[in-house]
Amino acid sequence: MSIPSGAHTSIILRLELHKETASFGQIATAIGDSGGDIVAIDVGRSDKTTIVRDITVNVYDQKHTDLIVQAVNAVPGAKVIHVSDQTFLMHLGGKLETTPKTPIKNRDDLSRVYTPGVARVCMAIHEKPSRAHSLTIKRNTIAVVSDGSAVLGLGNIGPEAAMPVMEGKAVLFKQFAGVDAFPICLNTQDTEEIIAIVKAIAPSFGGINLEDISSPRCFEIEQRLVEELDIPVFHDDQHGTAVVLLAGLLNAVKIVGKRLEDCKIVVCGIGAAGIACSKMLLAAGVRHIVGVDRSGAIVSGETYSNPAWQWYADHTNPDRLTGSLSEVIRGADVFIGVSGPGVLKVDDLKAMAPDPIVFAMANPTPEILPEEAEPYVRVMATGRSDYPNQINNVLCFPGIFRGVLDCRASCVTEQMKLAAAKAIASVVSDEELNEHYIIPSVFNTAVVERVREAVIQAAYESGVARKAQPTAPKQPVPYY
Ligand SMILES: NC(=O)C1=CN([C@@H]2O[C@H](COP(=O)(O)OP(=O)(O)OC[C@H]3O[C@@H](n4cnc5c(N)ncnc54)[C@H](O)[C@@H]3O)[C@@H](O)[C@H]2O)C=CC1
Ligand SMILES: CC(=O)C(=O)O
Ligand SMILES: [Mg+2]
Repeated sequence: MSIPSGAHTSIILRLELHKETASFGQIATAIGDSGGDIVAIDVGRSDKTTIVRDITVNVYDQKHTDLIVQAVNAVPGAKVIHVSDQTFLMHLGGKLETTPKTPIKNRDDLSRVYTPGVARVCMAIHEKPSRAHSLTIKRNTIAVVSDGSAVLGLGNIGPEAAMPVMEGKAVLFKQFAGVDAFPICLNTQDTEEIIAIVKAIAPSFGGINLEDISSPRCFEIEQRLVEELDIPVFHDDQHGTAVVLLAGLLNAVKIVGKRLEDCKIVVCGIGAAGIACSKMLLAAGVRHIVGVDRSGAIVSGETYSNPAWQWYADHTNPDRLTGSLSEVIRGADVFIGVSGPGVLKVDDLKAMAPDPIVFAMANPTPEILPEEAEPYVRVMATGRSDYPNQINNVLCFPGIFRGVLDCRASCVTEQMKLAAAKAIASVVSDEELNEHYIIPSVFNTAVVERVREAVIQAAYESGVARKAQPTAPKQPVPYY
């Protein structure tokens, strides 16, 4: 039995096999019968009686690993001596390092990079603080700030546990858009403290990417920082997600031959991502949006302690539908999931309108797995890298920040977000568009370039770009 796209990781089993009793065939059978998928085999060392082999196996999770180890150890003459996990190996010592752009080869270099030469540069910035943008890392560097309160769909796991995600975001910024990014995880979940800390560190950065801060605190934190800082502040889980969702949906409705404005859309999980996605859909002209959270549909007339939900109740659900997800999803054209694992059932899909579109975007485990949903839906997307149609904010944030840094925008406007969504959607041509290709791959280099260009143009149109506009109409703005 092979493990297709559902496998999460691969492990390397180091085995000691007694040559006379254990054969490789027996080991392969034990692994295969336990559902492991062997992808590579190496010989570590060999002597007269024993052979040590490293076997790379695709597995689902830790429980699956344990099962395979047990099955291999049950083969007479075989012993698992070490198990390493490729994903953990990639994280050893973290995923980032600092690399100097100006290596110091002699005392002369030293006196320029550091004291005394550096003092003249300091004083130049002191005289005119905007020079920090050209004379320091500020012009190409952003902070990825989290308090660890809503990390992916894992919940409030704290700042240390949030670091691998923030380091990952920083890697993506650099690899896809050349943006330098620092992961900064804060040991506080107090709104005022977070605002004060981000304001205090802002001088070093050209932009702030807020990440995985739970709702409703994320709304006030972002709004206050946008008002109080002169660099772009962008809560990725809200706006990055909403931009990519709209891009995917603009293309998905073309496949099913429906107008976006006419679609009945159910959004599950009315937190940071759910509220921003709904706002973006309203701005795109959608009228029938019903939001559902743990306690059922959000509807006007109810009183909610969360002010964001009060706003939501007043601006969505025009037919005042009430009840659970299973109740309000009847007849819906589109399901947007930004909630948690396994929330959506096959019976819910069967109750949707013909040609359902399902974006199950919760990470790492979606609201329903594609293999379960696909027989009943026309277009299926998740937030994950290991299935087709990855609706993930990674398609947005590198290009958005590349654009705002390059034109020195003071903020990210609605017009810039809409331009980014259309730019992402446009990467998939009408000839290429099909059920399994509604959104470009993150590895498609056209994505960042198109988002960047669209964002810069919209920034000039919105009047928030501070870099002098190039005089020739189509002349590209320099990359750095
Ligand atoms: N694919 C993508 O690009 C993105 C995916 N996400 C995913 O969306 C989910 C939510 O993220 P945030 O909005 O940042 O978190 P959040 O904590 O701000 O909001 C989550 C909301 O979902 C609700 N929820 C949780 N389980 C639910 C259930 N079983 N039924 C109904 N509602 C439920 C919570 O009550 C909360 O209101 C996470 O799984 C996250 O990984 C978030 C951002 C981007
Ligand atoms: C993709 C992302 O930002 C999230 O799941 O939180
Ligand atoms: Mg996130």
